Amino acid sequence: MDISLSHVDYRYQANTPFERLAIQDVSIEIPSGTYLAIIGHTGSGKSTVLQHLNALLIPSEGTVTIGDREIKAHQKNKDLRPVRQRVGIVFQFPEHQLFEETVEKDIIFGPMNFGVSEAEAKKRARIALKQVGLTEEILDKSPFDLSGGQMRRVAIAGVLAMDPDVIVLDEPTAGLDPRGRKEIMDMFYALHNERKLSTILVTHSMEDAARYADQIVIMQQGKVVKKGSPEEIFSAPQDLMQMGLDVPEVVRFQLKLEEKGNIKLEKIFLSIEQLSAAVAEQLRRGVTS
Ligand SMILES: Nc1ncnc2c1ncn2[C@@H]1O[C@H](COP(=O)(O)OP(=O)(O)OP(=O)(O)O)[C@@H](O)[C@H]1O
Repeated sequence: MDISLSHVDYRYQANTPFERLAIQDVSIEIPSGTYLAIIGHTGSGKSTVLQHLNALLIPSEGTVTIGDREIKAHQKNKDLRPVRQRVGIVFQFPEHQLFEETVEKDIIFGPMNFGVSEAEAKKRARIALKQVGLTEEILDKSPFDLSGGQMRRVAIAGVLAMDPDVIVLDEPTAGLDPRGRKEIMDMFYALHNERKLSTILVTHSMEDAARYADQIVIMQQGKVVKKGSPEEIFSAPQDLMQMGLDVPEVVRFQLKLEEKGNIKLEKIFLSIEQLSAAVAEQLRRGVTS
């Protein structure tokens, strides 16, 4: 399912003395099957964009298109439930939303809330549990008897059990240790690859964006200031530095030249020191040796 934002503005508390223009003239295209990362400092508008992707927020100006639904400012946007069902959002610290007595009840809550039968929801719960790397013995346990990492996986399974076409991840690894972070990110990448699940990752980590995404959008003060493939974005690390982005972490990024008729860039991981000015220049010009 394709999603796009076209010239979207969003104002919190519109028409009050507290009105705040959070995003301005944001246009982003997310064709079906894309892995898109949205990066930016705190307050740059990432979460506001994210909430437009499944119509939790309705634009103040502009149009959001989700599959065949157009959601616009100044019109009645009726019955958005089917849209919300197709775009699953994993919010920050999703385990805080666990509340049922057992893992199984927590996972089936979402699908049943959207009208899926109990039998089907239970079937999906088992599939989702496997997808997040947990086994069925856990189904009868209380979510509160699990480790933090397991709780997060259960919460993610609850979103996957909705069988979404698109999954939106808001800092999904916040608070996890490096190993846990990698496991979760690799898991989402596998889902993206195997199920061709469109994935939208909101992150502060340039490294994760470089490693996993096909497309990167950089936001600053409510606006999209740069977008492109990781190769395009990281070919000019100076621009990122000027934006105050954490380049040493960011550009532990790798570029390898691969000969296949024409030469293609492939992501590998190098340190910034290795990304010499000469290579950066070649990449900028699309020239290879
Ligand atoms: N409910 C709200 N009411 C008023 N202003 C808000 C509200 N939510 C966010 N804002 C403001 O909108 C702007 C964009 O916020 P947003 O949460 O989208 O940024 P963000 O990039 O997701 O930040 P973070 O990385 O901290 O999550 C900020 O200036 C923020 O203060």
